[in-house]
Amino acid sequence: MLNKYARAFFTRVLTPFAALLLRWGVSPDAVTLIGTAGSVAGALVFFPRGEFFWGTITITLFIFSDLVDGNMARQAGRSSKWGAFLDSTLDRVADAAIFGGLAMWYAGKGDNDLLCAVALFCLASGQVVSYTKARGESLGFPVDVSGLVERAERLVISLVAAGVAGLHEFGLPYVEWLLPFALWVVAAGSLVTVAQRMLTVRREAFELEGAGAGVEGAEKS
Ligand SMILES: CCCCCCCC/C=C\CCCCCCCC(=O)OC[C@H](COP(=O)(O)OP(=O)(O)OC[C@H]1O[C@@H](n2ccc(N)nc2=O)[C@H](O)[C@@H]1O)OC(=O)CCCCCCC/C=C\CCCCCCCC
Ligand SMILES: O=P([O-])([O-])O[C@@H]1[C@@H](O)[C@H](O)[C@@H](O)[C@H](O)[C@@H]1O
Ligand SMILES: [Mg+2]
Ligand SMILES: [Mg+2]
Repeated sequence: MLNKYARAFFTRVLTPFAALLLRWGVSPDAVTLIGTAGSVAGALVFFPRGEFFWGTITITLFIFSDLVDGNMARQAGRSSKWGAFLDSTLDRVADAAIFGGLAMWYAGKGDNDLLCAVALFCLASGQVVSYTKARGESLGFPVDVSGLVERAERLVISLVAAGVAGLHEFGLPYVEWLLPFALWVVAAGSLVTVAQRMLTVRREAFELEGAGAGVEGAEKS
């Protein structure tokens, strides 16, 4: 949903910044790499210590690189399959660090086995959501579905909740529950999304096979 409705807005806002980086000679790949490194560092330095506010601010500053890298590539006419591969692969790394960092907090000082498991479920299910699309497309199916909770939703729900819950460190009362609530929402939403995508690929596979197209060649990939 965000990918559909918010992307145009962020493209407009970020285009001048992306153009400036290109003028400075920065490459889209460098932005992808630095953005991932910053997001991973923010998640793994701050979240395991329960410093959700500063973790969220750091991650937010770097994670927008994921919108800037593609913008730069398109402006420069340098969109490439390598760039698409690098972008998607490093998205998985950043996501693992974010939910892994939250799981580390609950496994340690946060001392809550159930929420640790929910955070790990968010990590794993988010990766499976992405895999369903990547594998379906590699087999030649359109995978014509986004689903309930795409990456942008997973991140916005989790980061807004973590950032506001983090204000508890500064004395704001009644906000700590937001993070656990968001983790449950992301976990449930990701599960639904996996099911939506699997059912879509199943339908597309039956339609293609019914039409005699088959996927024999693609199965080897
Ligand atoms: C301190 C600052 C606070 C700021 C607060 C701001 C609040 C913001 C609120 C909401 C944010 C909403 C974000 C919406 C995202 C829009 C939807 C979207 O586009 O999602 C997908 C994208 C990027 O996807 P992708 O990487 O696939 O697209 P690209 O455009 O990059 O194109 C890919 C193609 O480009 C080519 N290519 C790429 C790279 C490369 N090296 N070479 C290439 O050739 C190639 O062809 C590729 O195929 O974005 C995301 O998924 C990121 C989502 C960002 C989510 C932001 C989360 C932050 C939200 C809230 C933080 C709140 C902090 C609250 C603090 C509380 C304090 C009280
Ligand atoms: O499938 P999903 O994880 O919700 O969202 C995906 C991103 O995580 C991936 O990195 C990107 O390349 C895809 O175009 C898609 O946006
Ligand atoms: Mg990107
Ligand atoms: Mg990306």
